[in-house]
Amino acid sequence: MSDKFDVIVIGAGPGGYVAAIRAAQLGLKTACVEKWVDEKGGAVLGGTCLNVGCIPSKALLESTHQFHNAQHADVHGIQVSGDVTMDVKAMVARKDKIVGNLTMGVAGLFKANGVTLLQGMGKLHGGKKVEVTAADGSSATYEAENVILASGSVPVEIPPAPLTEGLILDNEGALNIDETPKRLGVIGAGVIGLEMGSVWARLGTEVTVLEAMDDFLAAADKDVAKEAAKLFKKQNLDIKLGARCTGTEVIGGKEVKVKYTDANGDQEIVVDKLIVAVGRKPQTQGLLADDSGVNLDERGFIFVNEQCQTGVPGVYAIGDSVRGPMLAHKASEEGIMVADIIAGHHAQMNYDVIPNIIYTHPELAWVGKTEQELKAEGAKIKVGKFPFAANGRAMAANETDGFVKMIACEETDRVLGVHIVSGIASELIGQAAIAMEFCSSAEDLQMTVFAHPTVSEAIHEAALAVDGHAIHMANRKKRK
Ligand SMILES: NC(=O)c1ccc[n+]([C@@H]2O[C@H](COP(=O)([O-])OP(=O)(O)OC[C@H]3O[C@@H](n4cnc5c(N)ncnc54)[C@H](O)[C@@H]3O)[C@@H](O)[C@H]2O)c1
Repeated sequence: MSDKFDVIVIGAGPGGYVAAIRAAQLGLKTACVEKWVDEKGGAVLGGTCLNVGCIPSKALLESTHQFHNAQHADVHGIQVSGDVTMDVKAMVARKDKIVGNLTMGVAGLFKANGVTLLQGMGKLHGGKKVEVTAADGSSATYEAENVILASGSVPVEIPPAPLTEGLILDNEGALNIDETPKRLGVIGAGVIGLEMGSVWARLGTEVTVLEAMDDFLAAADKDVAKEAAKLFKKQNLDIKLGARCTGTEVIGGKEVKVKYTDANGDQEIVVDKLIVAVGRKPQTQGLLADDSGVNLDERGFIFVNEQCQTGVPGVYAIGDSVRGPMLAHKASEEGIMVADIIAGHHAQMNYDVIPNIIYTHPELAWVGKTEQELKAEGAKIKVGKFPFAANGRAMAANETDGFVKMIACEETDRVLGVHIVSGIASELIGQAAIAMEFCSSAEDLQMTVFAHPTVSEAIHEAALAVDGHAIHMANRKKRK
């Protein structure tokens, strides 16, 4: 194998593998370095997202949602004789099969596109040389015209709750719990905490979530956070705000005492499993040799500009290891942008229109700015909100919780943010993202024909409501 490439990508997660495929499609001789190996020594492709993140968590969320629906099928007149039961081991095995198929799929795509896979830990040296050290310690050095660093992130660990096999778990361990715990503790009411808490609450586990901040879902629009808090309470997710974990103690090797402080002083709970989900940090350990020339910022992220260029010409960084939201789709889009730039195309990414989704039920999704952010900026805005309780298709689907909230500029009518709580918010938000990418006004959406009966009509109605013209509800606003 020749040791010179046009592009070497370090990391085969959703940032790295997408960048490698795009670069190869554009005719560039491309290699992708991945250190993750399975128990047989085979390369594990797809990174956190495919293996221990987005995909496996969605498999568990889907299985437990189906279980919940089966338990409540009587709303449709369906009678289930006997108890509906869940075989947790079968659920976990199904999840593993989906993950296996997808990671094999990435290997197939590398082959089909002519991407060379280099197995081992990649380290960038000066002169765009990449040293790859295999699991057996052997190493080889390759040269590239361009290097894309896509090393991802790792979970933050906190001293009061050190990971303990089978008891105190990070996101990876949380995905492999193979029997329903009676009591589950979760530290952090963020994305992972809420998603994994939902999985087990649906199976009957008593779930307590400890959140250090006083505000619930501080990054979300306040209307979304308020609605979500109300609905999660009904789902037996006990979310304690202003509750900071101060220590843990494993009792008898089978349960965990979790100590925390809140407004009332020192507290404790005892749980069978504890999931720590307090955020992630960039993974850069061992990635950069002293002479690489690449700098980190004050928070440990690889320092890049808007086009993901580091300070070294021809060296780029993308995904969780650089500034911006830690989201797979953001990483993939950065990968495509960088591959295009390397191939000499004009490319840029719109960081203002990146959808955020929390896959609870209902799902919480938003794109653009919140009402609070816009007001803090002094923007003049108009807001339209439409509830699913007034949408016929949502009623037919027994999915009447939630709403669509649209925010537009008072002066230009441009849509600035869309916030959705819905059983299928993750799918609906794509419509808002497309509209915003094309700089849509609320009027553009008002004049668009939405099919009836669909849940999407709530987007149309929210756009109409921006000007007090919603049809299927009484408008609070004065019509112009
Ligand atoms: N659906 C998705 O898009 C998805 C799913 C999973 C993960 N992710 C990404 O993975 C990353 C990690 O997710 P996450 O849920 O771990 O992080 P997060 O940042 O979403 O939430 C962590 C929460 O933990 C709280 N916290 C921190 N220290 C605490 C302490 N000592 N005691 C109690 N609470 C504490 C924080 O205030 C915060 O609310 C996020 O960046 C997220 O975007 C995304």
